[in-house]
Amino acid sequence: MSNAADTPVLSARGLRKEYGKGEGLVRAVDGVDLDVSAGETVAIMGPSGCGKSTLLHLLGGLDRPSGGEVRLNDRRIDNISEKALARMRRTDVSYVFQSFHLMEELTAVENVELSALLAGRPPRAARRRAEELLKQVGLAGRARFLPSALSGGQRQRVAVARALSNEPLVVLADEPTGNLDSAATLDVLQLFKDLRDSGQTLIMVTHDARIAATADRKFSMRDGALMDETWPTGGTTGQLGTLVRLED
Ligand SMILES: Nc1ncnc2c1ncn2[C@@H]1O[C@H](COP(=O)(O)OP(=O)(O)OP(=O)(O)O)[C@@H](O)[C@H]1O
Repeated sequence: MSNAADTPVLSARGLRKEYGKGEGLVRAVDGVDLDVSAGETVAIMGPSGCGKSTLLHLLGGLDRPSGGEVRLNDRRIDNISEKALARMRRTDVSYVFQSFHLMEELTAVENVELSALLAGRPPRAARRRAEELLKQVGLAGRARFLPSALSGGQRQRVAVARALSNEPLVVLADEPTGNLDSAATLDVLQLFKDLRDSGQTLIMVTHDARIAATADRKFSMRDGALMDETWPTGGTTGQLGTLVRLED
């Protein structure tokens, strides 16, 4: 599946994002070109403030660029209507954030099924998929727990299950282990290896070299520009549904 000749699932051309003006102008993303193929996992590393989160937001349609193009499955998403963008965010891309962003008043299984429901799945199918995904991330026994009753690592595993529940084209992860202790980091690290092996297209921003090492390709970012450090590689991809079970 990781084939440079494929039409990329996600691509960017001349992507720019500027904040402020005059002497206060910040070029957060400064002319990024990127092609990500189906099944590829990509890691972006770089110093604080170099533009990693801004780039991820532009790639996932959470923010609009100042210039350049973003294409998802060969369709421009940088200039589409707010309504089309909102639909695309519900169905085609998913996010895993450093601070989890779970709904605190919903149980683990409700958090996971919600994004499947928003993507248009019927309620029973959404619940079935949510339960299956929680099992795959090793949290079958915690499905009815509120996030406040889960550890940081367990919350992030719920967030990863949620990110998969709408079967997105691309998962975008922003510092997925940034808030975790080392034991929880190892659990989430295993989960990201499983994601890679399952053939899920994934772009992650991380300071953690161990997480970056799970990716097929690594980029480093400096002052808004992206440098490919590992091209070409042979990515390991497989079939969806092969997530290895973690212990509860
Ligand atoms: N809303 C905003 N308004 C003004 N400047 C911003 C805004 N968002 C980001 N920036 C600036 O853009 C640059 C890139 O920020 P970004 O958050 O993308 O960096 P980062 O590489 O993700 O940093 P970190 O690793 O610390 O999270 C920084 O100089 C930041 O101050």
